[in-house]
Order: sequence, then C-alpha cells, then structure tokens
Amino acid sequence: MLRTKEQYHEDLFAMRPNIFIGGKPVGRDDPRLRPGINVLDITFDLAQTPEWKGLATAVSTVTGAEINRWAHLPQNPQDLLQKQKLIRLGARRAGGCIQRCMGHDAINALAICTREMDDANGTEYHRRFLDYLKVYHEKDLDGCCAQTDSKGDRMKRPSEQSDPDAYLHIKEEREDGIVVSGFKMSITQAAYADEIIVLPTRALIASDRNYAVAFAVPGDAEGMSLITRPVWLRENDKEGAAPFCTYGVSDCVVFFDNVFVPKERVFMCGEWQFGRRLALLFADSHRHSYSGCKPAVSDILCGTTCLAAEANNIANASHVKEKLSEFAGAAELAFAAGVAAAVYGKKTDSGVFFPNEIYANVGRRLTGEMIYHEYNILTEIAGGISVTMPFDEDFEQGKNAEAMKRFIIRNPNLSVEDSLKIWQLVEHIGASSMASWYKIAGVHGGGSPIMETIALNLGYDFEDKKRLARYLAGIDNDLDDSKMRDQIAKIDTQI
Ligand SMILES: Cc1cc2nc3c(=O)[nH]c(=O)nc-3n(C[C@H](O)[C@H](O)[C@H](O)COP(=O)(O)OP(=O)(O)OC[C@H]3O[C@@H](n4cnc5c(N)ncnc54)[C@H](O)[C@@H]3O)c2cc1C
Repeated sequence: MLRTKEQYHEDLFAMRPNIFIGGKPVGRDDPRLRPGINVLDITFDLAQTPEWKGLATAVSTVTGAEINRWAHLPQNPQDLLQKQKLIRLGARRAGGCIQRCMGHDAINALAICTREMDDANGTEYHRRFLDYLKVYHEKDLDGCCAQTDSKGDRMKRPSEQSDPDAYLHIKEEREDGIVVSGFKMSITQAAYADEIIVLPTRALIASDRNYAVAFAVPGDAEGMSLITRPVWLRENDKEGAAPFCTYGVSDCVVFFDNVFVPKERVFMCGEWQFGRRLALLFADSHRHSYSGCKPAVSDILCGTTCLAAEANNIANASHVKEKLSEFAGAAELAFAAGVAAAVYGKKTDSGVFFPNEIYANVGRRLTGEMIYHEYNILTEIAGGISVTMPFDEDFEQGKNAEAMKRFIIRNPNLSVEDSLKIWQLVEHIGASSMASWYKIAGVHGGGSPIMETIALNLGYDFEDKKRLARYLAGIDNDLDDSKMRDQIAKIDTQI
C-alpha cells in the first residue's frame, strides 16, 4: 500500500497526544509542527507521481508489493543509487533535509544486525524484525530513528552515569516484553512519525548490558513524551509565502518513562557485543544517505549565491566564478563518494546490500568540513544585507515604502519584486534559524566529525599503502596487487 499524504495526516492526527512544546501539551495538528509535516508530504507525493515510480518506490522484499523506497531494504548497488538520487531530489524540493533517511537507515541496520545476532547466538530477532517490517510495508509507515542518547558525562560509560536515564536502558525483562527508561535527544521528525525506531548509540561492554537494546514503538506509546523543538521561518510563513518559508523541521527529546515494549517489537535485548556493530551499521548507512542530501544543500546554497551575484551585478567577476566552482566541487564530490559507496558496497548475509564504509565516511567528512565554508561563500558574495535588511512590511506600507523599492534595486535589469525576493531568500537561506539548523546538522548529523575519523582509522587499509611505499623505496622486491585485482573483479560482477 502507498498512503497518500491525506491518509498519513489522518493517521497522524488520530494519535494519542504526547507532544510538548514550551512545557505545554499539544496535538500533532499544532501549526508549529506543520512545516515539518509539509516536508514529509513531499515524500508521500513523490511515491504517488507516475514519473517518479521506480525511484520513489520499490518492490518489497517481504510482501512483493509496491512500497515507498524509504521502507525498502536495498538489494543491490542500483537500490543504493536510487536511494541517493531520491534523497537529492526530495531535499532540493524541501529546501533541505527530507527527514526520511534516518528511518530508512535504521531498518537497514536492524535487518543486517538481527541476522548476525541470530547466527552468533541462535536468537530469533531476524524473524521478529521481518514480521515487524511486513506490517511496516503493508501500512506504508514512516519511522524516525532514535539513536542519540542524552549521554550525560561524556567521559563516563552508560553504566557509570549518576543518572541511569542518561542512556536509554532496560529496566525490566518480562515474558511478554521489556520495560525501558531514559532520554534520547535531537530526534528529527519524531513528533510526526508513525514509529520510533530505537538503536544503541555506541560500543558497549559487559557492564553496559542493559543499555544494549533496540526496538520499535508507535510514536504515541504509553509512557513516552516528545519534548519538541520546531524550527521554521515563523515570521515569514504567511499566506503566499515563498516555498522555502513553508518547510521546516522538528527535533525531540524523547523521554521514555517506564515504557513497555512488547516482545515482538524487541530486536536486541542485552547483546552488548553487538552494540558497536548496530550503532555503526546505522551510522555508515546514514553517512551514505548524506551523499544524497548534502549535494542538495550545496545545490541550494549555490543557486542562492548565483542569484545574489546576479542581484549585485557581479556575476561575471572572476572571484565570483572561482568561488561558485567550489560549490560544484563540494556537491559533486560528495555525490560521487555516494556512487562509489554504492558500487563498491557488499551483500550482507541478511540479503541487504550495504554501502562501502570508506566511501560513505570520506564523503560525509568532506561535506561536514565544507559546510561553514559554503555558507561563507554565500556571505562573501551577498554582502551584509542578509542580516541588515529591513522587515518585509517596510517595503509594503508606510511613508518610506516607495523609497525602499528604489533602495532594494542594485542590478537595473532586475525588477523590484525579483530583487526583493532574492534578498529575502538570501536572508532565509543564509542568516535565519533554519540556516543555523543546517549548519549544525551539517557538522553533527550522522555523528560528530571525530566519528568519521574513527571509522576511517578502523576501516582504511593503511598497511596496503605502507607496502606500496616499501616497494617504491626498494625495501621490498615485490608489490602485491592481488587485493586490487580481487576488488576489480568483484566490481565487474556487481555493475
Ligand atoms: C540537526 C540535528 C539532527 C539530528 N537528528 C538525529 C536523529 O534523527 N536521530 C538521532 O539519533 N540523532 C540525531 N542527531 C544527533 C547527532 O547524531 C549527534 O548530535 C551527534 O552524534 C553528536 O552527538 P552530541 O550532539 O551528543 O555531541 P557529543 O557527542 O557530546 O559531541 C560533542 C563533542 O564532545 C566530544 N566527545 C564526546 N564524547 C567524548 C569522549 N568520550 N571523549 C572525548 N571526546 C568526546 C565529541 O568528539 C565532540 O567534539 C541530530 C543532530 C543534529 C544536530
């Protein structure tokens, strides 16, 4: 089944109210959540649009029916490439984060890890997970991923924290399920997701056993509160507003206060040895998703900078051209890393095709390092107007309105209306609450930069490079190329 956005709204607004904004309970129809819901609507619309069938949709591996691609388990490189393209397409339309990839990455991580836990321990998590996924596909559900714990004192392990709720944990194990408590934080779209998919956030040791827990609960599960921070251009989303002003996002602190999770929805319960594996499977899949969304953010920044250059009538200046080319480098290198991660990925025992971790991490690290630089290019080309421009009303009413219409023109070839719209966009993209959200998401979303460094130090074959240098230095007589040959042969069969 493919839900329409109207069906999604109907299901959403029927949920038990457990959202809190500013200390007050609100329904999911609260207007402050609407800008985020508008983004989700794009994902439902794309799946209904004939020209995007096959990109926005896929065939379920569990039901055989047509499903939204966000719920699909990739089976081959093509599926990963389709996901990457879908993210770039959706994110361009939403003016940024499309918000569906975290749920997608979580179900992939669970599909792989549940199978590996079962193979190692004889558990039955994989069957449980596939039963859950069947319903997820049949009902066309949308899940967010709650991985990040509030973490308390960063220098202490989960089991060493003075407040055990700093990391979500199992409080009680029963015949029919588990009871969990704790805080997850920065959870995007939880306030308007059907399901919250919970994963551990880090590597664990034996004493952290109760923190090794993964499960899914409906967004309105009993005992769970979503303390929500919506972000959007609240002063600019009036009637007839530009598209960018109608989209936004919400992030939640998810407080689990003795929440009961039925056994059939529990996918890890105490297997601390797999904590790191599950956390990394999500993170690496998510870093691959960034190779779709970050190029879209670069596209938006690049386009806005082009318009600012045009409005300043400096589009042909050589330093402008040089700076614009940096956007192309950031967007397309990140995209290329995603393509390489898909092509060089591997089939896991679960059947899920997983992106190559090295390419996923180098792409994500590049975009994380570039993000403030890209905003700086926009600022340099636009000048200071993004933070000093008078309010919209000053151009519409009052004694100076006509004078302000002359004031806003810099390039005589542009109309008053277009000049004003360009500088308003520059402000919204470059100097608003949304802009700050995108900058910080660009650094920390998918894990802080140090996490990519750790992943690369773990996975990159430095010994291979050392052997090469030893051969070139004349220390070793032979150069062993067999690994490269095997890799080339593998790629030939995959593409
Ligand atoms: C906009 C946005 C959206 C997000 N959406 C989601 C989401 O949907 N789901 C989700 O699960 N998460 C989400 N996140 C969370 C994101 O994954 C985290 O922000 C990221 O992993 C960093 O964690 P943190 O914010 O707790 O920072 P910290 O981990 O506290 O990092 C802060 C600094 O402390 C350092 N540090 C931390 N621990 C140690 C240590 N033990 N030793 C030495 N140094 C240390 C780090 O290297 C870093 O420099 C989102 C974040 C943002 C900003």
